[in-house]
Amino acid sequence: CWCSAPGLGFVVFPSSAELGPVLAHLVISRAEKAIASHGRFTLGLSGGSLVSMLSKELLALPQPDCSKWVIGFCDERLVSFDDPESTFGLYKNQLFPKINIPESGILTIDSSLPVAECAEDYACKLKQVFPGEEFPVFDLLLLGMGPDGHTCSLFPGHPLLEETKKIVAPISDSPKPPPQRVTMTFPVVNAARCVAFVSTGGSKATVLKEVLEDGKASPYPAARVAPTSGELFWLIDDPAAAALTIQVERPGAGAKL
Ligand SMILES: O=C1O[C@H](COP(=O)(O)O)[C@@H](O)[C@H](O)[C@H]1O
Repeated sequence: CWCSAPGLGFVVFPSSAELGPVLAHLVISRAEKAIASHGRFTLGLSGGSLVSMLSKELLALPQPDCSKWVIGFCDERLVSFDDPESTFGLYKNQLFPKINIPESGILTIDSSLPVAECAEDYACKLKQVFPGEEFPVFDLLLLGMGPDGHTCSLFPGHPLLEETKKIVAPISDSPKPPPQRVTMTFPVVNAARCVAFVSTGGSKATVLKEVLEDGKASPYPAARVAPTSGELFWLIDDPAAAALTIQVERPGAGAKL
């Protein structure tokens, strides 16, 4: 591994074209590791720009055996699955039917429920899949960060940032549409064995500098992601990294995490 600090990496690529394959290899390598150690791979997906990049890059690799994969959503918008804002809907169009993951391995929200019940129902689904764990421990969570520093559906200044008990929370006043969503909380995010942020594009540059260089002193939700005992990677492209002054890794072609 070319990372200087084991388990923590700020990794910068010229563009999404170089970042994408490394992301896909990270997913496959953590899947192999998880299945070898405890018989299944639990993966939490985010929406936004991640969907098309991850779908394209995973499908470009030799087909993994996904029969032991369990996929959840780090956050989800409360809209029907055929709405273009539905994160599950997007993965259903772009990825899921093309990999051999059983339908029972995909943990979706019930979008017909009111938002508070939807969050409870989704929390119950997670608890069934992670019995006996106070907070589910995912093998890998893939996160995005908005230009306002939000991650999952945890927005700057929102009371949900302080949630310590629930594993999934409802939000009905999301500043980014659609307003009704459900989201994993920080205790779940920070319990994961590995968290990887994917952050691309110049609109993220200013906030990314504050998140990575000021850490917890920064007001941005993304800065609160610090897995208790897991790995944390930031996969960034050059436009997003433009303002950074900290030391970053710039891997060559074919690098793997
Ligand atoms: O609304 C959302 O935004 C974030 C960030 O999306 P991006 O397009 O700026 O990468 C995403 O991670 C989250 O899942 C989504 O609901």
